[in-house]
Amino acid sequence: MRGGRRVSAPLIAARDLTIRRGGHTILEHVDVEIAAGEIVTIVGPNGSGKSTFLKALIGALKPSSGSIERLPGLRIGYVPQKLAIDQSLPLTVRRFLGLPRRIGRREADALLARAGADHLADRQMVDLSGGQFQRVLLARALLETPQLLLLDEATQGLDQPGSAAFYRRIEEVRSELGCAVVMVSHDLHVVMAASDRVVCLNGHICCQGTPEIVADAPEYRALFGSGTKGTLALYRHEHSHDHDHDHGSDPHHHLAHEDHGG
Ligand SMILES: Nc1ncnc2c1ncn2[C@@H]1O[C@H](COP(=O)(O)OP(=O)(O)OP(=O)(O)O)[C@@H](O)[C@H]1O
Repeated sequence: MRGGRRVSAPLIAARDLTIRRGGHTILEHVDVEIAAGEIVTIVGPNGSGKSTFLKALIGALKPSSGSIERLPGLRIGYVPQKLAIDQSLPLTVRRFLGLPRRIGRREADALLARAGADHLADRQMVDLSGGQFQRVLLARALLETPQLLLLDEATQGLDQPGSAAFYRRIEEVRSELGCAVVMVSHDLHVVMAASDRVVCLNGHICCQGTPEIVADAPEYRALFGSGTKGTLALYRHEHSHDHDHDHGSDPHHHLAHEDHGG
């Protein structure tokens, strides 16, 4: 899917977006378009405005200047950075999924299956592991069959295999629903493998393009160093093994393979 996807009218676009809060410019002159079905990863150092950008896309933050243009009626699913659940509150996964609106057992189970969280329906929310919890949040974000799925550091606290498995699930969701995905992540080497496009943000857009182009860009290297690229190449390789069956003759294939499961 990467690279060759044809772009029609964008689902959502930031046009010359500037956001100021408390006398402080958080984002300045940001132009980003998101097309149907593409996976875009937002990277950038702490405090570079990544969460602010997602909040502006959702409409939770008003632009100080510029605009956010959305396709009329655009359905957005959002997986927040974290969600506090009252430790003393008995709440099963199935009931949690039915909080935004009542849903039937079958619908809840179908959502969980799509998010890779089968068999969790009767578990208590507070008992879930970090990875299970994120999958349940993903299931909830899929409730209205979004055309655009936004994830804000969805794999924070997960180890690298857990993150890789989560991102693989995101790619499957994208294939099944055809939704566009915009995700913020620090797991550069892991998440970039699953991205059609990477936007490197630091208050403004430093650079954007395919993962390869961004990883090579001097602006990106100035922010993150050049060490990431080697890891990225390695992961790209593993990744290809799982999703692309055209690499059978690749001499490095078996050396790099390491399956973390789904
Ligand atoms: N309401 C606000 N008023 C003033 N400053 C704010 C407000 N919200 C965010 N900021 C500041 O804007 C900057 C960007 O914050 P944001 O959370 O978007 O960054 P981020 O790239 O998501 O960071 P991280 O990687 O640490 O999650 C930070 O310096 C933050 O302190």
